[in-house]
Amino acid sequence: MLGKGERRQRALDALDELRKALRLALGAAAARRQNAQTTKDQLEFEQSVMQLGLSRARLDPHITELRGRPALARTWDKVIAERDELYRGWHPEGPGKLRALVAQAADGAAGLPWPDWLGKVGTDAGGTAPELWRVGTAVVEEAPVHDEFPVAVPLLDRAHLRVNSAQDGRSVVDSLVESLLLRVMSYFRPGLVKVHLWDIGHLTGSLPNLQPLTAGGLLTIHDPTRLDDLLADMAGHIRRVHAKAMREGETSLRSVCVAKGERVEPWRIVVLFGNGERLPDEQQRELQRVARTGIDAGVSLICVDVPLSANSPLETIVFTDPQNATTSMTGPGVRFRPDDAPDGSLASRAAATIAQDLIARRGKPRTFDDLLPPRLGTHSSRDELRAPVGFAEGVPVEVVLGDATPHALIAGPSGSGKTNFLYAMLGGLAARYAPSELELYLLDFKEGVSFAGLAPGRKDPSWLPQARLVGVNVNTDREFGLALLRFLTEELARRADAAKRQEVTKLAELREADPEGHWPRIVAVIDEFQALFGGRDRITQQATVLLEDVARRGRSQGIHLVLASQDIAGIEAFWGKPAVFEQCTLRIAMPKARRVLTETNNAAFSLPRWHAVINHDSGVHHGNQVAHIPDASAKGTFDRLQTRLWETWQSAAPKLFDGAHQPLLADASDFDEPTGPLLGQVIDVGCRAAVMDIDAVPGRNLAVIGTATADALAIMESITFSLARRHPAGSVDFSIWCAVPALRERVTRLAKILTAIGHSVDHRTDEEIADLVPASGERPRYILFFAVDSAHQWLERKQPPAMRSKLDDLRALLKNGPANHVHTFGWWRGVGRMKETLGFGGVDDIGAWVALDVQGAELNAIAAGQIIDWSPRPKRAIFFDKSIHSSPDVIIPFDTVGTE
Ligand SMILES: Nc1ncnc2c1ncn2[C@@H]1O[C@H](COP(=O)(O)OP(=O)(O)OP(=O)(O)O)[C@@H](O)[C@H]1O
Repeated sequence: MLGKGERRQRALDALDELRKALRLALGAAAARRQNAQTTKDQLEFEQSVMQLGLSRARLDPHITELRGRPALARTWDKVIAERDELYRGWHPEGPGKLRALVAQAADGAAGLPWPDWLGKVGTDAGGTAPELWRVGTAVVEEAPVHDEFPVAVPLLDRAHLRVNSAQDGRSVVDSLVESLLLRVMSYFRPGLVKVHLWDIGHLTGSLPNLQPLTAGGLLTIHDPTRLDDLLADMAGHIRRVHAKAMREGETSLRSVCVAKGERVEPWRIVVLFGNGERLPDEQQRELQRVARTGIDAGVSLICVDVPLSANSPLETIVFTDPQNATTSMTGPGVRFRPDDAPDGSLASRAAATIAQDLIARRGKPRTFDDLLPPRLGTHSSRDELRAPVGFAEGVPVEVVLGDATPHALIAGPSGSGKTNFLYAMLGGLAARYAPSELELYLLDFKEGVSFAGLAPGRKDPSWLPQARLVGVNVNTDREFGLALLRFLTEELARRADAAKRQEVTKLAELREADPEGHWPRIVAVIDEFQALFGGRDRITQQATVLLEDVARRGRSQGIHLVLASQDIAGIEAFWGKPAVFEQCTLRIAMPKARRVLTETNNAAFSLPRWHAVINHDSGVHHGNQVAHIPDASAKGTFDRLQTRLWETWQSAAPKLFDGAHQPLLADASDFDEPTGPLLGQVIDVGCRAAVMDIDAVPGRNLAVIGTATADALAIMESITFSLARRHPAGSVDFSIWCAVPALRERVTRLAKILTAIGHSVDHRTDEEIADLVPASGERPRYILFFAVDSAHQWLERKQPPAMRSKLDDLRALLKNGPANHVHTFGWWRGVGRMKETLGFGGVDDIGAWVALDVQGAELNAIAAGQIIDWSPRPKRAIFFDKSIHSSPDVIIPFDTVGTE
């Protein structure tokens, strides 16, 4: 067996020999020129003969006339004699050598006559492609002995082909192209070669016998008016293939495939039928670019009557009449005839057989499980995150979050499959990257619980190990989105600091410099993120600034945003400040998505159901990859993967924030060992409780303000239960005062619980309340004073002789108590009523407050000069502690049921 290199060399040598012989024969006149300086006529004559070629010169009337002159007749005879001499030297060996060469370089369907292979399905895996593909036969014109030899052209991975038809000779060219394509398609296992067909004159009708190939996606027919799109698709494809080859450490797709022994990415043959005229400038440039870069990416062009210059390997076949042509393979003076093509019905049946084989072998449609790797969690996120999300004709289509595409924007109308897409993507990523490589923060502003299953639930105790935070039903709690962004900017700062210390700039370098550190990539998914910008308020303002910051700096620190929305167009905040939009270079368009791709890129409109356009080039056309997204929401898909992952990796459960439910006090982690009174859960990434500081310093009293009784009671009870838990029974005293009959039952129950625990309780429901307690005692005392304003009737009574009211005593208690560990937690049903109780200057003794259904403007007076921006909403409150806050925290009162 000859080595591939050797075989190729022999092929080249034999071709060279043929070319040399012909050149010499035809160029004999040139050789004679030096010796024939004597007559200018002879020189010109020889030149003319050389330019025309012998056979044409013989028919040329002017040459014939010149040959009548004796001097030139001698020159003519000499040219013929020299040519004959040289040809005789080549003839006995040459044709035979060429036959052997073609037999070797074009094996099987690449070179044999069609009856030997047509209708059979190829089996070659495509590690390498034949060097040559037979197209016809040739004879040397004017040769003394007419010896035919086969002509074959290089194509896949080697060259492009240009064919120029003769007038009225299109059908011959069509047959030639059709036969060539059939050879290629029949050589390999179906699916390894894809043909794109564009005909300037027709939408359908060209190469009719190959139409059955469209069924398997092996042939794509392009709109005659959309050559731009086809060229852009190819340019995008070439770029992606180059990037893929580079990742494998190779320079061309061919070397990747040779190394693997199989074709990892189908060849593309782009067949363009033109009308002989140059394409418009822009298209011509794009075509030349595809020609220049395509070969290494497995893209070959067959240009029929489309001018194309040779800036890359290019062979030509130029028809001089409908049957005869010259070719760049054989040079001038050699007449080429295309092989006879098979009968149309045979060709079309063969095409159908190839397509059916592919369809049969693809088997069932690809599913969610096909997105998963054979082994879980083996990938490193050092340089990027990469996972398939769908399939294009059975071939996986990936998304990449990395330096070039740090963030993603996903758009599609309701029901178009955005959430499903997110699940497909999260599944692909979670199956590849272990929790030490990837952390997920998932937020859904939609009403509903789309991500809830990723956190442990009542029905399914499993969770997604990579998930750190799951936020559902956040539609009314925009602060939670803000909190997530704030958390991400803090993490950014932490990473930037660490990078600075290590004197590096990127996550990949940081991981190298600090191999022991925990530096996973973070992906924050925000579904319906436009809700963040849902008002002309402080939250929108802050969200815009934070989102911009994360988008800009996240790239180098491995923090990636995945933003999904029904309507990108509607996000006003974007249009003034395009930074976020521009940083999202990965664009995903679901069917009928608007604005997410560039304005001239309409791919989303014609997208079938359950498909998406995946575009890593900011939405420009050449970045389009259309993929079918498998169902990742049905039972047995993502949920099953989650269980597997959960069983594989030990990881803490993600925090779950569910805006539709009040968190249970008993479940709050801060309730295990309270450090002070718990007021509610802060709307924050940590899902921590708001805990008030109760040092023995002045002002450490708390006011709960508002008429929302259930919420007020919940807060007062949370305070009581957490304090009761904080201190051993008997080490503190409680005062539980409530003068409102309607609340008596509930408050009495609270007192009873405290007593049952073993605490001493001073429980009062009537005018005894006015007797108050001393501002200091043996043990710390917590006074829970419900509806203070309702006790005013008794507090305001003035006592003779000093005529001092109990209200004055209460003010003194608030003023002096805290320094002696006597703290009051009072509930007032309005700001005005509270001020009445406190009197002039008394507000200072209330160091912290929780406001319920009270407008922000009313609270400014008690907020140490801060402007409070708060519109009340059910089951939410704000907590402001003058000693620590510059703006209040939004909190959710705990559900205290079952706490006892
Ligand atoms: N690729 C798919 N294959 C099969 N079914 C799908 C696919 N994508 C989505 N579906 C189904 O379509 C329905 C809507 O999908 P999904 O919830 O993902 O849409 P959406 O764009 O997020 O809509 P919305 O914004 O209204 O929630 C779901 O019932 C889902 O199971």
